[in-house]
Amino acid sequence: MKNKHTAKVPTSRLSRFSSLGGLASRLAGNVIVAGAKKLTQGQKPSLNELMMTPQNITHMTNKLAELRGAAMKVGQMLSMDSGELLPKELSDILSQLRSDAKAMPHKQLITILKSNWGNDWLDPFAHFELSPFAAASIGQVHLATLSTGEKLAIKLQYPGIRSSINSDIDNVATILKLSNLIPSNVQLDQLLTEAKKQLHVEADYHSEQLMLQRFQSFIENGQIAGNHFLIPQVYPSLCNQNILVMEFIEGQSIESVAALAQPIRNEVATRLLELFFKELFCFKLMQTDPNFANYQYQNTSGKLVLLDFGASRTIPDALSEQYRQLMSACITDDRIAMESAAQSIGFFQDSITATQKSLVLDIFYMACEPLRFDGEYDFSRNTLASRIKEAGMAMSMQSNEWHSPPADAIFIHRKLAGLYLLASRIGAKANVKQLFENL
Ligand SMILES: Nc1ncnc2c1ncn2[C@@H]1O[C@H](COP(=O)(O)OP(=O)(O)OP(=O)(O)O)[C@@H](O)[C@H]1O
Repeated sequence: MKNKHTAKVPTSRLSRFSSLGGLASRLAGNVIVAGAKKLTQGQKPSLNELMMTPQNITHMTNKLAELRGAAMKVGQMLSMDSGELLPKELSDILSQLRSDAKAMPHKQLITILKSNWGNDWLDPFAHFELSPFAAASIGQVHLATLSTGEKLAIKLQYPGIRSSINSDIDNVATILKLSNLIPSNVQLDQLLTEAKKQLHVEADYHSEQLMLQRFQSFIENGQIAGNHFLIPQVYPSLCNQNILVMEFIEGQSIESVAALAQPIRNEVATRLLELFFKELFCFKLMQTDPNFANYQYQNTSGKLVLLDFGASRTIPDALSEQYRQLMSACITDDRIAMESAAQSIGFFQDSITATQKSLVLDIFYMACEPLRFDGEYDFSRNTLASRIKEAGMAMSMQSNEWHSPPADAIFIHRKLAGLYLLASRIGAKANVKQLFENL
């Protein structure tokens, strides 16, 4: 099968890279044409204006789509680092990549299945759906049924991903630099290093399997309430670095909870925030990707389905303790203790000015607003997520010297910000103070 919804994933490093030269000359060509047009009309265009023609945006999106996993990861890191500062064109391109995944052609898929499971790969299955039902960032997800009747979700990684991560990320960086879309105060190199590291972790489905099993064990030993949460079981004998075989769990989108009764909305947000605190302070292991697609709500059981443990990170003991101190200090408005906790987390470098320091502390204070509130904090009435973003923007405008906080901290903040956004999207109220105090 080959149609507009399928595309052979280029495996060799050379084929993933060679088309870039073509892109650069095409972009340059369009810039010259558009520039000449404007000049003949008596206008003096800026380079940025010339780069961002619809034609160039299309070319760039197509190139980034070929490097989808790497492009999505760099995009994620960029938006974590600079929040709303990303130019709209770039955010649009990146969100298009998320939704525009192309499936592998059947022939390529079967070759991969054979090379992983052998020629008799189909034997354990009563049925294997060749067309994926969902896209993963560096793979695709298939539905299958075992001969025993168990329904499976099988996440299959695109070929050649692991060996090309570093060069793919460098290629994405080249495209983004060519596009002139990166804000000048973003320290791209540091971010690229982090993106490479994170993508190497996420491209190892065996380590995702181990993370899933660890979270599963939290349910088994009662640390995560099994009457509220569902986490897919894994089938280790069918798993490897390229394939993650899980129990298929039926669920509705988490955003659909917004249409349910208020107590259900509150319960969902409360459980997710409670899980966040447990991850940070008890398990010292956090699933750091709060993408809404990673949470589902199962109408029939009223349970929350947790998916995608590829981005799980171990939280060092010291960091967990420093966050406890920071949050406690924010609750009591103890500025000195806040400063000392933030310092030990690694937020302030020597070059930071007193004004910058104060802005950072203001943001922490703001982010802990729900923890200070007595009773149920109404996320739907509060513009907390956007206020935090605005403050972050104002801060990064202050100086080009602003350095990025440590990676662990960025991931923790991103998770909390994602949960606030989710709570607000589903119109929930939650007694966050009580959750924090009850830990
Ligand atoms: N066990 C499962 N049961 C049902 N659906 C699943 C299961 N696992 C994954 N899916 C579906 O596949 C999608 C992609 O899976 P997953 O989030 O694990 O991939 P990913 O590569 O981490 O994606 P991304 O990085 O884009 O979030 C999920 O959003 C969900 O729709």
